[in-house]
Amino acid sequence: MPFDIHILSLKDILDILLVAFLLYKTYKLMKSSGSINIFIGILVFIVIWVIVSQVLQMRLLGSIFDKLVSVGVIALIVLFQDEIRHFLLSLGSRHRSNGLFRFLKGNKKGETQKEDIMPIVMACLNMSKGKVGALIVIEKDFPLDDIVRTGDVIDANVNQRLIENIFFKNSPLHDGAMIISHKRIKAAGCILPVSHNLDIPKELGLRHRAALGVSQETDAMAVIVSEETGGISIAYKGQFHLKLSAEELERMLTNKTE
Ligand SMILES: Nc1ncnc2c1ncn2[C@@H]1O[C@H](COP(=O)(O)OP(=O)(O)OP(=O)(O)O)[C@@H](O)[C@H]1O
Repeated sequence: MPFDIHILSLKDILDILLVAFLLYKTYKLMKSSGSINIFIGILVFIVIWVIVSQVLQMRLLGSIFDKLVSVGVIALIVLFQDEIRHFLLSLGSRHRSNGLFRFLKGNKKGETQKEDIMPIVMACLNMSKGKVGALIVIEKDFPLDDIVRTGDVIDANVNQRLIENIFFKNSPLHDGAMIISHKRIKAAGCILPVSHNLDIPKELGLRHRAALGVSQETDAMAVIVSEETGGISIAYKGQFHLKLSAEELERMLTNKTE
C-alpha cells in the first residue's frame, strides 16, 4: 500500500486543537466530580483499542473492541449523565447573562447592585464572627425548584437579619441550605446533592460537600460559613474558594471574577 503523505492543513490543526480542548474539558469535569480514575481508564482503553485495531490491525480482537466501544458509548452516557448535563449547562450558561446572578435578574447587564448582595455579605461576616454555620445557594440560570421543594418555602426579601435569624443555632430552619433566587429568599432547610469528590480535604464535612455538590450539578454559587472555624468559603463551578476575606466574598458575589 503506498504511503500517503498528508500535509497538515489549517483544518487539521483546528481539528487537533478542538479534540485537545474537549479532552481537557472532560478531564477537568471528571476531576471535579471525582471520576478521574474512570477518565484515565477510558483513555487507556482507547489507546489499546487504537493500537489493536489501527496499528496492529488484529481483526478478531479489533472487532470485539469495536463492539465494546459501540455499547460503551451508551453505558458512558448513562454513567455520566450528571457530568454531561453539567458540561452542556456550563456551555449554555456561558452565553447567557454574562455571569449575572439570576437573583439579580431585572438589572441590566453589568449593573449588579451592591445593595443586593450586601445583606448576604454582612450576614455571612456576622455569622462568621459568631461561628454560626450557614449554607446559602444563589441560583443562576439553572432552576433550583427541585431543591427548593426539599425545604420550607419562605419567599421573602433578602434581608441580613432574616438570614442570620434562619441560621441561628436554635432556629427550626437552621439545618440545610437557604436558596436565594430572583432577589428573594426562596426557601430554607433545603437538602443539596452531596459531592462524592475524593479530593475534598478531610477537615471539610458535609456542609462543604453539599455546597460543592450543588455547584457541580448546577451553575449556582454556594456560600458556606463554617461552624467550626467561622471561615467563609464559596463553591462555584465545582471548585472551592476557601477562607475568603470580606472583599473577596463581595467580589465573588458581584461576579467580578468571571
Ligand atoms: N446534603 C445537605 N444539604 C444541605 N445541608 C447539609 C447537607 N448535609 C449537611 N448539611 C448541613 O451541614 C451541617 C453539618 O455540617 P458538618 O459539620 O458535617 O459540615 P462541615 O463542612 O464540617 O461544616 P462546619 O465547618 O460548619 O462544621 C448539617 O447540620 C446541615 O445543616
